[in-house]
Amino acid sequence: MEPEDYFMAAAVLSARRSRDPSTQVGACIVNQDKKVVGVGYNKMPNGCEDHMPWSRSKVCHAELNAILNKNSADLKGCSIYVTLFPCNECAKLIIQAGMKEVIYLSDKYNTSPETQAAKLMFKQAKIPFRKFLPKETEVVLQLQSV
Ligand SMILES: Nc1nc(=O)n([C@H]2C[C@H](O)[C@@H](COP(=O)(O)O)O2)cc1CO
Ligand SMILES: [Zn+2]
Repeated sequence: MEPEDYFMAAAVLSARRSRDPSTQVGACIVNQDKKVVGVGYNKMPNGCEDHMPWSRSKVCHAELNAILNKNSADLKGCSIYVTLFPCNECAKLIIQAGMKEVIYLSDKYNTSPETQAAKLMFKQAKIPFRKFLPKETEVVLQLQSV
């Protein structure tokens, strides 16, 4: 499997864990040695899952969780693979963490102010973003031993 397909597949698989009924988002952070150093998906803050109805404003975004889950000292020079283009809040985190590029699958909220602001910030911070172009468009997982 191509490394980039693997990284985006890891983001897609992570998104499967999200309990958001409408939009499941995944993120996978990769360092300059092509090692995965953090993954995450959108979820309620820990311990708050059962106490509130699903509410967009209270959710921790996939990118935030991937950053907080990091298993390296810092994220300088890392790439982030995301299944949905980052919002303005996550763009700030990505910029401040010193990441070098953003690779996204979907840009379905392209016209929203949050996405527009994120793109503006990435441009100003000179962090390139590009749409992911898979080598393989489908990954089949078999979880049963034969
Ligand atoms: N980049 C993102 N990462 C995320 O984790 N999210 C999360 C927040 C919500 O849980 C959900 C969006 O819900 P909706 O607006 O499509 O019903 O995805 C959203 C975006 C979009 O900016
Ligand atoms: Zn966000």
